[in-house]
Amino acid sequence: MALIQTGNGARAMASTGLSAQTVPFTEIPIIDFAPMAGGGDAAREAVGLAVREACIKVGFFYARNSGVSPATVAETYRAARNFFALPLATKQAIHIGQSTNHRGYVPLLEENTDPTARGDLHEAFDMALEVPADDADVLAGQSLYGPNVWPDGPPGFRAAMNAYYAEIYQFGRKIFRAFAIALDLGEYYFEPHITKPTAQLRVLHYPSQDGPVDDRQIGIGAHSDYECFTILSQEDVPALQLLNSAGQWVHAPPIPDTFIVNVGDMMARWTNDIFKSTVHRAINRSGRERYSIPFFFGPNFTTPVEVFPTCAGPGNPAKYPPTTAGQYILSRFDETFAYRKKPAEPA
Ligand SMILES: O=C(O)CCC(=O)C(=O)O
Ligand SMILES: [Fe+2]
Repeated sequence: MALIQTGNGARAMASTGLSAQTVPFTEIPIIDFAPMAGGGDAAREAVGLAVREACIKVGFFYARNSGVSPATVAETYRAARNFFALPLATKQAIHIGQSTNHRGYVPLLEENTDPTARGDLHEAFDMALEVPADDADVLAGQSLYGPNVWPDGPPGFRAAMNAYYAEIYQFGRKIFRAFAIALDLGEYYFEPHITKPTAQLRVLHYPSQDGPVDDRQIGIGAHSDYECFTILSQEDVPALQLLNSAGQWVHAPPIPDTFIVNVGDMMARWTNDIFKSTVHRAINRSGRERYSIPFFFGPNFTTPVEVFPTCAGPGNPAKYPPTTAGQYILSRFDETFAYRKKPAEPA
């Protein structure tokens, strides 16, 4: 510790050179999205400012008044529970490795979000925008597009997932409008880029890890998300933790009637890291099964992702080369999913 002398005595200072530190967050803000549906200009602007502050300081916020019907959410949990309870063979029949467009079932331990770990202790079902097989983009090989695949049962699963997708997409559009306000881009900046989104919906099941836990094999290893933002529904079983800039894990417990929204790496790139894609992980030690529903909102496959001019300038050069949404997401899937891993080069 260095000492700085002031007229009011000495002050201790950690020696971190000249770079200022981001204040480590200890709390996650709650933002009311009601104004994004019919609120006045000033109220929507206030939502944008709250989002801006949350994305700069924390990278996560809780959202109230999403417009998503609680009945749709409850029905999706019911369907997810029934799906994961199916025999393994029924789930494996739609294994994601058989899909050309990243749809289907991901068994326990086949994903590894933290490259230093040994696989994530969750199973998942992945779906995304329904695009017909003869669509021009599908035929052109834009491999995040295409038809969904569905399991043989349980009754109501497909309808619940489709209903949830439609509603959460509408909430996501509101969030994009709030982000655009937050970034001073004009409220509808993102609208043309989310007409055929690479947005993915998953349901997750985490068994409870009771007794001693190997810290290299937890529900979902430490990671940041890939897309623009994630909208997460967690039921009532706590597990999610966020890493602050002091390297401490902060709990993000379920709060009834909210979603958690967090910035993904694509938005962090777009904003030159002004918005933080905060690292997080999940460990279910509750003694109960845990289910959660993340929706990863990526824009259209061909949307260019290049640092916004408002987020770079003299003394603050763009840190990231331009890419496109689709290429960026695919490159991240390649690192994470066992079925996409390229075989090692022969020695
Ligand atoms: O289930 C959770 O609480 C977190 C899930 C998550 O971080 C993810 O799927 O990227
Ligand atoms: Fe995540």
